[in-house]
Amino acid sequence: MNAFVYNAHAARVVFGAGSLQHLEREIELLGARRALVLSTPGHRMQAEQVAQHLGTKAAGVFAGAVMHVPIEAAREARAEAGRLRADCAIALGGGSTVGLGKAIALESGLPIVAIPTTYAGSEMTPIYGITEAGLKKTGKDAKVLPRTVIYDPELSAGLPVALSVTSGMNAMAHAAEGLYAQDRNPIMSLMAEEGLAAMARALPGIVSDPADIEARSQALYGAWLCGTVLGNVGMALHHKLCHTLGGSFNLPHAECHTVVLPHAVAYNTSAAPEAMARIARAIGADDAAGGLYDLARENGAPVALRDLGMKEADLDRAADIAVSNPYWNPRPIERTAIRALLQDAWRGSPPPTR
Ligand SMILES: NC(=O)C1=CN([C@@H]2O[C@H](COP(=O)(O)OP(=O)(O)OC[C@H]3O[C@@H](n4cnc5c(N)ncnc54)[C@H](O)[C@@H]3O)[C@@H](O)[C@H]2O)C=CC1
Ligand SMILES: O=C(O)/C=C\C(=O)CC(=O)O
Repeated sequence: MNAFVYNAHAARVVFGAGSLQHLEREIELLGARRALVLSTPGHRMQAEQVAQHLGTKAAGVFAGAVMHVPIEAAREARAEAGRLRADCAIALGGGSTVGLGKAIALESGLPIVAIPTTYAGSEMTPIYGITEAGLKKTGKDAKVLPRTVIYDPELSAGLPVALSVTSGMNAMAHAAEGLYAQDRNPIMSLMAEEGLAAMARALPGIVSDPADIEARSQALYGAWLCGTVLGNVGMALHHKLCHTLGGSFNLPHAECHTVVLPHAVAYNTSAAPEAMARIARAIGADDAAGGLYDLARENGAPVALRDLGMKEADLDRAADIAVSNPYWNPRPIERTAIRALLQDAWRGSPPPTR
């Protein structure tokens, strides 16, 4: 076994159908009295219901979360938290809403209670992202890690099937890259394998019955484990490609992860054989990259960047950006091979066995 450093991040998790009922207790445990409830505009009604339920413990609702946290939204939310004298923020929603909570915490240190309704996994990481003047910057700060996470599968029962599948694949990408991360460790690898297996079990169940609470529970459990892996060990080529395609070409986050993952894994196949064996075992496939591609396609997810609005003419520029300041990767980053990977992903062909 290689030497490693294991640095646990503490977050309290309350898990199970109906666990939203414990929100007031969880706020009290944080010593907070005035919670600002955050959501996207589309989730405003649910956020208002939560605020109403909290009564005097709610300072108000800010329903302005936007994907990739534009600085303007972060400034507005920070000002609203100050104006309402909030001493805690509740992020009710997906990665965008959790991201907005993180932007508030980054400046003020306000504790965050996250109530995830997608499978992005952001609630388990100290990673934040803020977009300013068209450029997305990411960073790590322990202050932004939510203090409490409430996983209530009933809240994700209405997540559309298409987004459920792509969001689940977003979580799986964290675990897959965690298995070949430079700073991987045996504990995170266990979580990664279990997270991949839980998500691979959950997605077909959600597709056949979106209201299946057991499948929704498995998916949230998987998201928790995969998010924890992302929060503890490094990202590699796959995340770099997705941050390039999302940040510079505005491709939708979860869908982009879904399309790119099999190709990034194929790129790394020869350099990380043990990780590949663990990914394949977890998802019940013979081959990691091919198994991830089949999982996406069989569950109705997009497999081609061209179907997400990516222009073929932009692939050269995407390759240039992706190879500049690369994240550490088990296989050296070669521009020609990355350009070929992007072509395959654009076309939607099955990942080659490399
Ligand atoms: N910092 C980190 O560790 C991570 C950050 N992220 C960030 O999170 C963002 C993407 O988050 P996602 O969760 O993919 O999307 P999202 O939070 O933008 O949600 C997508 C859409 O689904 C809606 N929605 C959410 N939950 C729903 C539900 N249960 N029922 C019906 N509609 C629902 C939202 O209102 C929104 O319109 C990106 O900005 C990404 O960079 C993602 C993963 C990890
Ligand atoms: O790509 C991901 O799913 C992981 C990290 C981020 O999205 C970074 C962020 O913008 O918060």
